[in-house]
Amino acid sequence: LNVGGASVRSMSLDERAREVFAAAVGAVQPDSVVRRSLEKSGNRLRVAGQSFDLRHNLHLVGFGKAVLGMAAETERIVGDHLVKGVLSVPHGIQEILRHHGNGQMLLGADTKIEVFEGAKHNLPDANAQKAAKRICELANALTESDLLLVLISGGGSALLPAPVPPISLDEKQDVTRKLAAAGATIQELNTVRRALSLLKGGGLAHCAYPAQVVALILSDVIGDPLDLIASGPTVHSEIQPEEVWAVLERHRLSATLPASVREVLGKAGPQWRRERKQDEGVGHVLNTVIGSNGIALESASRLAREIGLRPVVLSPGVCGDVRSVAHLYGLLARFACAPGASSPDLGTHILQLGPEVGVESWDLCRVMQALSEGCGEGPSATCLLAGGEPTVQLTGKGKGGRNQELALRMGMELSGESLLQDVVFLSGGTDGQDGPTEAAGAVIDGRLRRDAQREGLDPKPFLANNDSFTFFSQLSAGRHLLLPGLTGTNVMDVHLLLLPTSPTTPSP
Ligand SMILES: Nc1ncnc2c1ncn2[C@@H]1O[C@H](COP(=O)(O)OP(=O)(O)OP(=O)(O)O)[C@@H](O)[C@H]1O
Ligand SMILES: O=C(O)[C@H](O)CO
Repeated sequence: LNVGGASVRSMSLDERAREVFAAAVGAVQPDSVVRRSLEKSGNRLRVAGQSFDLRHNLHLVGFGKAVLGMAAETERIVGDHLVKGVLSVPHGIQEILRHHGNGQMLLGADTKIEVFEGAKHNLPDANAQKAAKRICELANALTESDLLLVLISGGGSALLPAPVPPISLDEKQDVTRKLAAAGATIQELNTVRRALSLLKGGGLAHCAYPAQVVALILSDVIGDPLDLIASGPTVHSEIQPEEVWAVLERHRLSATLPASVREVLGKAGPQWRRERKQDEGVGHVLNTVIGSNGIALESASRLAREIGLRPVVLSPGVCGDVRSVAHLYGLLARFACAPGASSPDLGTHILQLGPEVGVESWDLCRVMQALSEGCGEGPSATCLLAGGEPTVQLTGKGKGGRNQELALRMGMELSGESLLQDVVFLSGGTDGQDGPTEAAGAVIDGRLRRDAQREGLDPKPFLANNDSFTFFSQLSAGRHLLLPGLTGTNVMDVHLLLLPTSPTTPSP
């Protein structure tokens, strides 16, 4: 077998880790997820086991960082059945995609889809509001015989602002920014956004009623919760004012809220919720997740097997502080590489720490079982796959991202134990960008600290200053950085731990 031109046998574990990461990203490219989920045969469109009539009655809207590529592929598939479309996409994205030669992610010259770029710095702005208005108008004009395809991906919340009157865009932006700065989780943030919006929390599906709505969703939230991804514009959610107030109070924002926000929260959401027609059930809406971290891990796992690794999927829901995540992976590496020698406390410690970072006990037990079986004959290494979105507590002023910081912390975890020197770890953002850096993440092995020392670098001060990008740029001329460029998709991060099944003799 040849992968990327190299024979598998001659590939190092570092190279294999990079190939597995590329397979994870490749599986959730906007065009491939749409190709896999939409099937047109004659005048029928099949999606998620359901079939819809195409009679030049198809309309399309989309919002999020990946929907341009999704829309381009949809238009190629449905052809002239598409009547009209409106997209709200990040500022500058068309130019970036053109510049990177990503032609398949761009709309054709004769497209029927109108594109609005907005939401600079991932905050709702006037351009995104204009797009939201157009999307709303398109949906409102639909009839029973129309079909509305809704393309949704991460970043969709900021790209579809429609504040409930009398809330102004500035006021909504202010609340969102303050919540994010206070460290609110995406679940908390979107609980508030839903309550303040005409389109989120099912508002868009309501506008399109009685047309049939089919939403294709590329998930960037752990657990793929339909009501939270891009704040669920096609998922009817009841607003619980107490829940919204609890979030605002937790982040000490309730006392400084604008009067307009108080007024809207006092009425339990926008008027449409209260006047929703009795017959407007959820039957006219089909929501389907077509790309997710779990799907990326499955595909990565298939490639890992093809290139001679033994794949074991841990979880697509890793979250929590990068320090704890690195510690858990360090414990798992020790458990795998010295099974005979590992103390019973190691298993207990793993079971205690896992749930703190979003990994369920049964997944830990299953994985520990698989790791302890992996020490005999067979593939040269086990490839433990996980994904999610850990967090970094920013205390320093350096340049880095959560993936590079996790990789550097893993380097520290693995260094110092000769049995772990051949273990390889990769952490990468599937969007190709880790924090404000040009790298997606980094790949390290258990020799990191020794190599750094040889080059006169000490990782500790870099970690203390959240300066992981500078560290990896200086170490071995940047050889450890993962640099795929912007990928045009986003299903959070992927972590790969490559554990040689028979560790080599420790070098002196
Ligand atoms: N110097 C740094 N070191 C480590 N992490 C950092 C640093 N600067 C920013 N970050 C982290 O980067 C993240 C922001 O970057 P990014 O835009 O890639 O993530 P995001 O907002 O979650 O977007 P997406 O969901 O599109 O990946 C935050 O989690 C932040 O804590
Ligand atoms: O847009 C959003 O709300 C986030 O990216 C989560 O989907």
